Amino acid sequence: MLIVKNLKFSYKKTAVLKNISFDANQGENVAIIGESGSGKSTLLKVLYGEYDLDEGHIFWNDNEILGPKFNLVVGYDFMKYVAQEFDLMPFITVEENIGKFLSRFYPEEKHRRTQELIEVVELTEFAKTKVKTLSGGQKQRVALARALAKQPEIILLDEPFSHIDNFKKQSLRRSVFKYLKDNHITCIVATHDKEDVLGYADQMIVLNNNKIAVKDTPEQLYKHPKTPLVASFFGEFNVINNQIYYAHQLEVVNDSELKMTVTNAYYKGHYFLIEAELNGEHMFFEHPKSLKPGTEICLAIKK
Ligand SMILES: Nc1ncnc2c1ncn2[C@@H]1O[C@H](COP(=O)(O)OP(=O)(O)OP(=O)(O)O)[C@@H](O)[C@H]1O
Repeated sequence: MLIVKNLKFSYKKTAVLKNISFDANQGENVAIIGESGSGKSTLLKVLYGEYDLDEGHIFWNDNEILGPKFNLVVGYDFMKYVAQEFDLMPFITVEENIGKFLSRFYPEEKHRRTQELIEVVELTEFAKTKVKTLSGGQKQRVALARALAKQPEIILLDEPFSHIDNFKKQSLRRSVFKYLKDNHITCIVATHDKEDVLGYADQMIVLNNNKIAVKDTPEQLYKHPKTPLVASFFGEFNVINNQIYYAHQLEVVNDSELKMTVTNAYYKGHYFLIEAELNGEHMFFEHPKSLKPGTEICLAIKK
């Protein structure tokens, strides 16, 4: 179990992280979200033991995670960290990179394990390719597989699918998160992408102003977003009478007090996102058809 108690950290004088406390059970998936600069990457690095804390403690079971003041070599065997920049060995192949840290004394096991991980990150056809010739997204997948090679108990992932194209992203995400769950590996993932969270995370932590703004299951935070920051992570939203409503919760009706003028319509596949205006205030709602700018409409909250 990961226990983070009252963590405070600053690079220089001002704190980047304050009062951070949370737990994660073995096998749990915890998503860290927040705006750019809110401290997500810093939190992962601090959890990894890359920096010394100003205050607080981090434990993985009975081990306290300590920074460079206390450890000559950063990191622990039970924990792996996949950064946004991945430092791979460019002149050897994908499978050699992944197998690099596996024991040479058990060649069959090493081969089996390497192949298994290559399949998890869907790189089978590139197994014999030198890493230097791979695309950014392919390198990111090698870095993920390499971090999993020695079966960590906990893995810290910083934007793990940010370089992966949309064609691959969905299946890769399912494959990696399923592998982590099946193997009871605790996963702390920093992300901007709600698709990395919904359907996978057991807990979601929202960082804002150097602190944890909220912490709950993705379902609770999606259904009851208490702040615009949380709602904006999930999609377009509106604030009506101090309540937050997503675009799909509004509909066009024949008559209502919410009379607006359409300003834009955006094609979204199975619906259009319509932007409408009233006295300079903009609202967004989903509609099955496009609406012409200038169309007068009445909106209501769906029952
Ligand atoms: N090595 C560093 N030295 C000093 N300040 C830093 C360093 N790294 C990050 N910061 C600052 O710490 C704050 C948090 O940065 P961090 O990279 O953790 O944010 P983030 O939420 O991961 O952002 P992003 O989503 O853009 O990756 C920012 O204000 C950043 O400028």
